[in-house]
Amino acid sequence: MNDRTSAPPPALAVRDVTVRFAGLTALDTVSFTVAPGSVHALIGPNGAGKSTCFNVLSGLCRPAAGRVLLGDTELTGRPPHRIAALGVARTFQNIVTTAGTVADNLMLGRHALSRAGFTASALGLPRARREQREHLARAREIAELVGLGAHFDAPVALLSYGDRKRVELARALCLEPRVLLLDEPVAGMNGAERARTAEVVGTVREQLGLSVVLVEHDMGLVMRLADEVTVLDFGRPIAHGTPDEVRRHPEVLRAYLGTGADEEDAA
Ligand SMILES: Nc1ncnc2c1ncn2[C@@H]1O[C@H](COP(=O)(O)OP(=O)(O)OP(=O)(O)O)[C@@H](O)[C@H]1O
Repeated sequence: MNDRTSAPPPALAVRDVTVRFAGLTALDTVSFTVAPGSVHALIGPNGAGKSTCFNVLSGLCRPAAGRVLLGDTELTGRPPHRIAALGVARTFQNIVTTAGTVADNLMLGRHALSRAGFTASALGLPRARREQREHLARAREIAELVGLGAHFDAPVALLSYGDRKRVELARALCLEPRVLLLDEPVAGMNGAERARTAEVVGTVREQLGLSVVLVEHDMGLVMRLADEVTVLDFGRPIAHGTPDEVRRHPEVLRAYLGTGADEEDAA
């Protein structure tokens, strides 16, 4: 069912990306590379341009200049569904749905991979039924991977906040991405839920061998999960490096002064 090869994902390269909103430069010639199979965190104070960068990577925002490449494949300017189909899936900061069961939400993620087509599915043709069964089985595996196996048939509205955020993660994984963009995966969670999600992200990365781009304000989580960190401030990259390197970087300390860059608030 997983159509992707088991080879490592291609590098995701952001090259000199600039985004302007009516005179405000939200991203100013930003470049960084997400190494195959790594967790790359994008951090910075409020308004630094992290969400804008995610929106460029996922196709919601077209840059005024610069390029985004997945291996040799140009992603710049492609619509979000094409970028998702090429292997870059994202989660959203705010939970997007409380409708349906966990299975329903995960099957929405599988829809993009469906080959049988709408008519064949609607007519219940054997090939379409078989494909549907295979998608459901894979969706269940993914639910189990993120710790939602026991809730597979439960309505999302009845789940805890942390579990609902993990439904969003599992939905993105159902696209079989090679690069997963996680937008504040632990926002609003309590300490136990944060620790659980950190563990799940580690498991997912290890077992599925994908690259992860993480935007997160929780520095404890970033320090724990990231292999590499890019720090943005006012739309400009001010530091790159390992978590240990960036936490001691004078520019980073200055940008975060008073906002607790050294906080280790994840469990
Ligand atoms: N659609 C838009 N129109 C105008 N300005 C925007 C738009 N989106 C973002 N901005 C501005 O661009 C800058 C970068 O915003 P962005 O949301 O990318 O920052 P961020 O680092 O994600 O912030 P936060 O941590 O608060 O989510 C900010 O000054 C913001 O006000």
